[in-house]
Amino acid sequence: MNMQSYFNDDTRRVRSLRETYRYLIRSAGKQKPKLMLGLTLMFLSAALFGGSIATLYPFFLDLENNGAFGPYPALLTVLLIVSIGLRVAAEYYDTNGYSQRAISEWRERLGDKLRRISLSVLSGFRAGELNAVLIQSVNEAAGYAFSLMTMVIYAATIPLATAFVLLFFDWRFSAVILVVFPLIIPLYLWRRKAFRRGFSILAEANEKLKGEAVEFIQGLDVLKSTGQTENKQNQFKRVAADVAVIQRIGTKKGEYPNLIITSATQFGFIIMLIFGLIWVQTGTASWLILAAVMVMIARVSDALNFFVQMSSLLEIFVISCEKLEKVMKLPELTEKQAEKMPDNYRIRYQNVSFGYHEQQPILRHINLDIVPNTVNAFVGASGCGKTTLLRLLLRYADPQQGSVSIGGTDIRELSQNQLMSLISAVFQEVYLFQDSILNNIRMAKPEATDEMVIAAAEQAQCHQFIQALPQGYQTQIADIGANLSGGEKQRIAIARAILKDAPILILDEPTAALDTQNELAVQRALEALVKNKTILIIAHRLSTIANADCIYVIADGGIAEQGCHAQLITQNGLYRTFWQYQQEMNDDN
Ligand SMILES: Nc1ncnc2c1ncn2[C@@H]1O[C@H](COP(=O)(O)OP(=O)(O)OP(=O)(O)O)[C@@H](O)[C@H]1O
Repeated sequence: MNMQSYFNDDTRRVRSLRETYRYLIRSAGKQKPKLMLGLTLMFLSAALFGGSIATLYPFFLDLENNGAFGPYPALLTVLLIVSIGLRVAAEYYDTNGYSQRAISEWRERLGDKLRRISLSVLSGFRAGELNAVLIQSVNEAAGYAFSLMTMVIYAATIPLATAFVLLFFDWRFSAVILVVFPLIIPLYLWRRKAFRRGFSILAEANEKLKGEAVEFIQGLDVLKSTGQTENKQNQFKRVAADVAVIQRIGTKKGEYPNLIITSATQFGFIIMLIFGLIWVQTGTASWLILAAVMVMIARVSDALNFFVQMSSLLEIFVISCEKLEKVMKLPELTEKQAEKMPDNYRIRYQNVSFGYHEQQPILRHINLDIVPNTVNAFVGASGCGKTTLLRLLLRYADPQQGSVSIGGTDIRELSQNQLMSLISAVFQEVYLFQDSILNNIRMAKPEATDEMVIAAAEQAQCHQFIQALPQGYQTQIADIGANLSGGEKQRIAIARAILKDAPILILDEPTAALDTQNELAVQRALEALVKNKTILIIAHRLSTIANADCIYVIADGGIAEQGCHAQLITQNGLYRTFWQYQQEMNDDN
């Protein structure tokens, strides 16, 4: 929990406007052509709006000189209607769900990416960090892009278009707009820096708060039993109070620059008024014209003020895009597609060395030769690397040295699907998806019929307890998830493995956390599963693997001993010590 966030470095650098623009375009992904079309329509709408308000000048001039409305009210109305029409058309990007499509494409891309990242890389992330990227960052990046660009286009185009059209009638007013209003650009850039810093600090504090919250909730049982609830609660309160303080300071700090920039636009308004009054005084402009120009300036200021108020969203957007970019740049496991699948299931580890962090090897120079259709058990002290060793076969990560092969094919030559079709795994922790029980089992073999799923559940000793649930196999995990016992979840995992019927089976302490009754049921389920398969099993209780064809004792990153129970017990080694220790424990009980 004290790990540094993967994303925190480099989060305080303000991105240039060009980089920000590139993020905006990239965040639309495949929807980019639609986004560009929407933005072009928005630009035309803003230009026509700016132009239409500029026609107030000749309209008022006509009124003053000729005492008649002339053609300008009609022109103004037409331009306004077309501008509104274009804006409505441009909004199709959001209303037709293109930003939603961009969001879901990003999630797909990230999901695909995460699938290809090794576990050793993923373990560098803090709890909940990737979750936040998939949900919040994607929403902010792909969901905000169109609205943000619309805001920028309006703020830039309306003043320019107004000044441009005004140029044809009175260059002096046009010049004041072009000189005074761009002055907010340096102010805005100064404010961006403050915002960027503020948001980064807030994001870090929020992440810490999330981490504390997850730890507090997940660890509530332990905290209660150790009487530490109050301590942890106080720690949680302290972090929450820090976030509140940062938020308060951030709001306050953001308010001042906001006020200054908003005042700058008001200031522009006053400068225009002063110049206008001078020109009225000197007889080079009339009151009516001044009134028309002030109406225009009010509209121009509105667009700029809106931009100033909302531009902090641009920083949130950039921070989210940076997170997406970082995840997309993570190194991937190479993925190939073998032309021919292995025709036997002999598993070989050749000179395998691996560590989650390269400088801390967990396994060193491991050599294993596992004969098909045999039961192979892995034992050793907690943390010696048993799970890691078997995870290498699932390609949770690639070894830094050496190779793992099945039937003579290096597993790096197989695609993920090819490899997974050869292996089933049952771990101590069983994850059930928010779906029906039926589909939770079927996911092991999506094409399986209901009857096949039920047959697998029967063999896995699940059928009885599933039928007793309110909607039987259609019961949703969301409705009963917490009510399933560890043993019941294990049996669902075994049903999955039975249904999948892969030739290689990994069992990582499937009965370790179960009571005797559940253990017996799971043992019976396992008996149905293990026939005619190559089994790799991790077990703490040696009595459960005494019949294995080969037992490997892992210690100090290597295979310290190997052989069947009878052979190992005659050696005066680690296995014999473990065995005697467990026998004594059993006798004491
Ligand atoms: N995802 C990970 N990232 C970093 N280190 C890890 C990761 N998973 C395990 N480790 C570390 O690698 C070492 C070996 O862990 P592993 O789970 O393989 O041991 P084990 O023998 O299966 O332990 P146990 O019997 O307690 O389950 C431990 O020191 C563990 O802390």
